[in-house]
Amino acid sequence: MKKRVAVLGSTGSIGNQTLQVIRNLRDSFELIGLSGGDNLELLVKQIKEFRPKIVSIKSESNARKLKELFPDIQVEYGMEGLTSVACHDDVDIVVTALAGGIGLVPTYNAIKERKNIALANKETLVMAGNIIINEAKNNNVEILPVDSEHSAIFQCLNGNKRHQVNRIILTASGGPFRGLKKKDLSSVTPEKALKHPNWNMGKKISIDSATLMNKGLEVIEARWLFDINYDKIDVVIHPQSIIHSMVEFIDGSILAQMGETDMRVPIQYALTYPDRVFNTYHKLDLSKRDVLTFEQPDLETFPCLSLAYEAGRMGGTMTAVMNGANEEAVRMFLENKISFLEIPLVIERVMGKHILIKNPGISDVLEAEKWAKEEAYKYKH
Ligand SMILES: NC(=O)C1=CN([C@@H]2O[C@H](COP(=O)(O)OP(=O)(O)OC[C@H]3O[C@@H](n4cnc5c(N)ncnc54)[C@H](OP(=O)(O)O)[C@@H]3O)[C@@H](O)[C@H]2O)C=CC1
Ligand SMILES: CC(=O)[C@@H](O)[C@H](O)COP(=O)(O)O
Ligand SMILES: [Mn+2]
Repeated sequence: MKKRVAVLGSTGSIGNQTLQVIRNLRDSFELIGLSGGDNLELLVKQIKEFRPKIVSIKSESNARKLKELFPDIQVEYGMEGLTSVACHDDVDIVVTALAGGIGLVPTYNAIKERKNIALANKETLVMAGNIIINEAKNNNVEILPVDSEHSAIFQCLNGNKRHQVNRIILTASGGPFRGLKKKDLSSVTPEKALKHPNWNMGKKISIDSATLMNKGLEVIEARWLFDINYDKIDVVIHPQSIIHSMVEFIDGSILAQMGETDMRVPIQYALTYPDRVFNTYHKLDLSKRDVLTFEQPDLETFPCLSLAYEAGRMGGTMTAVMNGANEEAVRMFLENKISFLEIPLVIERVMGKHILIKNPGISDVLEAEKWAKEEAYKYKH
């Protein structure tokens, strides 16, 4: 029987690559739902190719245009539209490929409707990891990692006993500014920050990689996905991004998962799990890779990683606050309103003002995120 898929954020980097995977495995998957933000043209192309049952787009005006073009397809818009796509009766698994905190609510609602989740939107777990994981357990829902590091860890853990894990080692490329110091970074432009050395990704995650916040978000994502303490999650810089992450066991053995920098591989694994399926994607040839290197992260130059550990250890609403402040700071940096070095300053200031709620519900989390964005905005206004 075909697995029935909805893709939230189908017009983005992960969304597009998900559709490539599905296109290559048409006998195994049926596409039920798609969603886009501002890119109406691409969404129209995707609808023509895949003929989904339901689509959603960000604005009501674009939804009206889609309704005219596709009268036989259910068209929705806004946050409710995202939830309708994720929760459609015919959907078995939802690929969450939205960028940022907007991914939380539709993912939470999909879990309540017992949809399995192929999770790319790490911000969901950063904001509300405890709530999401408990809700998934209560509803017997699988959360399958798409993020390359977490897919690697998931694969390394497979067949091993959790209590025999000593630590998780997340690899980080170091981003486009690896090796530089604060004095070199005061006037870097968004264009330079967007140039990731190894991966071609959306804007928000590309800036997060440049500040090392992406790795901070991934530390928190790993804490919840693998139910492991922050003390047992390490980060190592591996500039080649060939080893996607590692797990060290109590006997000192380290298992690593390797591959080319191609997100279609972890996307495919999340969708076909527990099976592995043949594909024609370019395979890693280690004889053509002369060096794999490792170094410690430079926390003085890139303090976002430490801020994420701090927020994670504080728990409660602090991670949602950190995430909201970061999202707003990244937006202001991309609009040339603040400098690259101000991104961690904004986040630190907002975290410092927050009054923590220790055991938040979903509405506390959303309120904390909203507050954090407003506080971050005040930094320059
Ligand atoms: N790209 C990658 O290789 C990786 C990404 N991830 C994670 O996956 C997630 C997606 O990243 P990525 O694909 O790079 O991001 P992109 O920016 O490329 O794509 C984001 C998607 O979300 C849609 N979107 C954005 N805002 C809204 C909104 N308000 N309402 C409805 N839709 C919206 C966009 O629509 P539109 O474009 O039409 O405006 C687009 O489809 C992130 O959480 C990221 O951290 C994790 C590992 C690797
Ligand atoms: C492809 C992927 O999973 C990204 O999260 C990637 O890892 C970002 O690279 P950094 O290691 O530079 O954050
Ligand atoms: Mn990653």
